[in-house]
Amino acid sequence: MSESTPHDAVRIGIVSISDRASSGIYEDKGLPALREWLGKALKNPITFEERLIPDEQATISQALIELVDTGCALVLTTGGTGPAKRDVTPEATLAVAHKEMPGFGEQMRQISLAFVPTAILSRQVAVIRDNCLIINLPGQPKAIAETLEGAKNADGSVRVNGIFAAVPYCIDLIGGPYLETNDEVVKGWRPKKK
Ligand SMILES: Nc1ncnc2c1ncn2[C@@H]1O[C@H](COP(=O)(O)OP(=O)(O)OP(=O)(O)O)[C@@H](O)[C@H]1O
Ligand SMILES: Nc1nc2c(c(=O)[nH]1)N[C@H]1C(S)=C(S)[C@@H](COP(=O)(O)O)O[C@H]1N2
Repeated sequence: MSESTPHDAVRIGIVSISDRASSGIYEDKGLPALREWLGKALKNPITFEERLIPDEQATISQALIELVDTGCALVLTTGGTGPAKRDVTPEATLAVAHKEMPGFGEQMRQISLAFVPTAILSRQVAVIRDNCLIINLPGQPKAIAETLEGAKNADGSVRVNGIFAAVPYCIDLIGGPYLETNDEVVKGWRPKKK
């Protein structure tokens, strides 16, 4: 680590999965929301690898494999986690998994209940493939900040922890770069060294 770059560089894959946004029927708001939130939450310099793709299982799995192979330490997807026929993001993600990380999905559904009663309709999963953590987020663009950051009280104190609090330490454990968060957005948590 040099003095001019005090934080590790990180490559992050962001994947927006939407039939309508990928075919131009509506403007994609997923990739901009992911870029914006990660840019303010992390102190690390980020290189984004972006994909805007339809809800096709093989296309999604292929995109995830490519992003892992290009050296992404983290891949976030948005969209396609619900119960509708075309929603296949969790299946595509599990198909490329080396390990499942069920705690992320469990916590995201808990967090989302603080925002919408339909939170339980998201089948979102998180997995490890090689040295990369892949996490599904729901497709509503506002769900990106909600699940990553959690819910705050009016005075700014944390009501429900966002899942991103656990991401830096998870990436430590799989041999990735040392991620540092801007604590006013989300506070990454690591156990004290013994
Ligand atoms: N990439 C996106 N950009 C903007 N809005 C989105 C995007 N993805 C989803 N949304 C919004 O969130 C809603 C729920 O997302 P979901 O992933 O279930 O999409 P969908 O209804 O299956 O349709 P599509 O795949 O064509 O976006 C959408 O109906 C749309 O209003
Ligand atoms: N935080 C948050 N989670 C949410 C939502 C939301 O608006 N905010 N929408 C819910 C709804 S309405 C659905 S159908 C599921 C699945 O959404 P997806 O198919 O867009 O991924 O996510 C749920 N989880």
